[in-house]
Amino acid sequence: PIPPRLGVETPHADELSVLFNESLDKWGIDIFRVDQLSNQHPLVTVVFSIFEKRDFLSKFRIHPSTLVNYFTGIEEHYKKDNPYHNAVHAADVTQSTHVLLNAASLVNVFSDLEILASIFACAIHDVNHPGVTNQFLINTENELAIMYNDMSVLENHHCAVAFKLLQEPNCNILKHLDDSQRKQLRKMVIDMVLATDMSKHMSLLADLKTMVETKKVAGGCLLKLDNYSEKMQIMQNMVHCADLSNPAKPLPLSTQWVTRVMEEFFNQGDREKALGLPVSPMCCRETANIEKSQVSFIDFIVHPLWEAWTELVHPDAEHILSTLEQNRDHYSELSATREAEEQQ
Ligand SMILES: COc1ccc(/C=N/OC[C@H](O)CN2C[C@@H](C)O[C@@H](C)C2)cc1OC1CCCC1
Ligand SMILES: [Mg+2]
Ligand SMILES: [Zn+2]
Repeated sequence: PIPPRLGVETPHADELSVLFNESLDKWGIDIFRVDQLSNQHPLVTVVFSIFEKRDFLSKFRIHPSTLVNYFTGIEEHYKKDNPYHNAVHAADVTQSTHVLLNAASLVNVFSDLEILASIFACAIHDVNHPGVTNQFLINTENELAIMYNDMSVLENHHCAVAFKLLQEPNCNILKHLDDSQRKQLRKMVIDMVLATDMSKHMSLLADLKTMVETKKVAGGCLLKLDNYSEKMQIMQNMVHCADLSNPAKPLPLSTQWVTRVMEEFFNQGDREKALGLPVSPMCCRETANIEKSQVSFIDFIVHPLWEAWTELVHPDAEHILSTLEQNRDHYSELSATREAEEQQ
């Protein structure tokens, strides 16, 4: 059976293909609308459309139904009742990276295999996420923390689940890659997914800034990447940028992500309270200051990262950085008004 156009059965196929024709390559596509129009299969349809647009089905000899089978399996392993870490987030990060890869200064930097690895890594990067943080799994001695010895517990799990699913019948999208390509792709995907562990953020960013500085000083073309490690640093930061891109999206999208992530954090806080554990930062629904938390998240984590990325791919990400700065000021003003109201 040939799979449906766009990879999913939906009564809104025409509307969805119009949306993709207009915005699949654009920063700020309404991914929540993609979720609705795709009959709640946002990941399958985003991956299918990106693979078609990049001609990956023929380049890597992937049968359409194998692609649909595998990413339907992946999508089913994203927990639907996670407010944040669900298949819509995976689709969002995947489509965001697809856009970042199209930056003029990144043209001809990555091979097809490296691009395939990046898109694949995004699609699977949070698969089977339990809706709680690494710290929670460690504190509760969850079987996953025992399995992975408290080291990047979630990120190791996401990788393992994704590669195990490849072995299901009619799911091996890598079947027609040669052994060397498959080994390279597996290593690149693991390197990128493990780098989405937030505890790696500071070192990842420090290395990116060093590379940008040394490349600039050398006067050479910023993106002449000499070896695997330099190229992988760029790919890791690209996926990490996409993973932390919510505050850099148009405000109507960004606010929906804030609501979702706070609900997930508050659910964790409720569970910590019930277990008599200390409640994690920003996870207490009684005391959290949502706008203030977003301002510090942007000031200390998201803006420094996007500033470095914007310099690396100058001038292709300027509009993203300015959206981030506008959104930051919006949350800051909101937080000030809320504080003033609370004073009265
Ligand atoms: C749209 O807003 C967000 C979008 C993504 C994320 C992703 N966070 O990292 C995922 C992991 O859970 C790691 N965190 C656990 C948390 C308890 O501590 C963090 C320092 C690390 C956070 C967002 O806002 C957050 C920060 C400020 C208000 C809530
Ligand atoms: Mg993650
Ligand atoms: Zn993520």
